[in-house]
Amino acid sequence: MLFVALTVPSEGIGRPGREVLGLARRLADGGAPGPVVAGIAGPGAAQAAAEAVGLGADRVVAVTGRGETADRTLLLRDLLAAWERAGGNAGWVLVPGDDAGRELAPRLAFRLNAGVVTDAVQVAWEGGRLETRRPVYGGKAVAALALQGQVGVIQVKDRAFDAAEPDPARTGQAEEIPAEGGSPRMKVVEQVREEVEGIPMEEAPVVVAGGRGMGGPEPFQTELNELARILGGAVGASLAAVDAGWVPPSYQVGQTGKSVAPNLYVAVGISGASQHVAGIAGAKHVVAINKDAEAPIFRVAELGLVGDWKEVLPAFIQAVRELRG
Ligand SMILES: Cc1cc2nc3c(=O)[nH]c(=O)nc-3n(C[C@H](O)[C@H](O)[C@H](O)COP(=O)(O)OP(=O)(O)OC[C@H]3O[C@@H](n4cnc5c(N)ncnc54)[C@H](O)[C@@H]3O)c2cc1C
Repeated sequence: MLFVALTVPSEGIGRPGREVLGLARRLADGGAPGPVVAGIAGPGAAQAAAEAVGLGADRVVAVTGRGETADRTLLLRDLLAAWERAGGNAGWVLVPGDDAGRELAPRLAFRLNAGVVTDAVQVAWEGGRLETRRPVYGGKAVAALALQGQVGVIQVKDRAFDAAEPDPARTGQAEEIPAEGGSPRMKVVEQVREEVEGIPMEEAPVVVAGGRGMGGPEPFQTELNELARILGGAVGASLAAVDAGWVPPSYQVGQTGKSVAPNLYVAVGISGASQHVAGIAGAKHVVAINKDAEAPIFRVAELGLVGDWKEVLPAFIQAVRELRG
């Protein structure tokens, strides 16, 4: 069994959930022992059951009636109940790379007495077992790990896998079981939503990011912003630019910032430290502008421009403007 452990808010299954459902479906279609069972907890569980079938689940166990709760211990309890209901004595538990998934994966592994791989960027069915890969040493190396035993937990890295597309023609079996017991030991006292102008960086098809080489906050407001605007994208930054106070922390891309997977990532004045590059593993195309021909960013860039951004970027922006009409 490939058991996809989801906690679903009232808005429905989000991108991280669709990514892990897509992965589970591809694994099952590629020979991994199925079925794909979605165990769903959270306030959106009942409504998400049909959605999960359309996204690739053969069977759904939705634990309903818990309502809104910030207490992940209760959600953990619900996911374990869904696992039991699904017959859970053997199989792989696949967990999304969102906040809840990152917290719940090791806790699920502990409760199931299973091994756990976190931040998996590759999962494949090979030689009768699930082979996984995850970045280690801040993205400087990749570890290959295979889980031993009857049960294993794999939490996937956010944006490392293609999200499942809904197929209304898919059929599957869905059942609901009531959430049992427990009173919340945590409550949300305040929620602060970040205000974003334009497209959020994580959703943008193009990210134009600047680093320490920009030399100050102004180019983020002018050149980088303008290039992002023409390309229909968003502006990002390295930690060095954030630490310098040139842009807010929400702009940070990398290991301790955001992971992005745009079609195009333009890195300007960014050296390409492994911790930065860890956040753009999912980018389809990388273009780098840097005055140092030896900068490590050129190792990951498909197209590299060696030069001072002050000379290169205005011409680059002009050329893009002309191409875009
Ligand atoms: C635990 C840990 C976590 C980290 N997490 C992150 C993270 O999430 N994200 C992140 O970004 N970093 C992270 N870092 C920091 C990371 O190691 C680097 O220090 C940082 O990414 C460097 O930022 P930078 O490339 O902007 O600056 P630098 O490394 O200083 O590079 C600046 C680049 O700009 C070029 N340049 C200078 N002037 C110009 C010019 N006029 N025109 C063109 N190019 C020019 C230079 O040649 C140089 O390559 C982390 C570090 C640690 C230890």
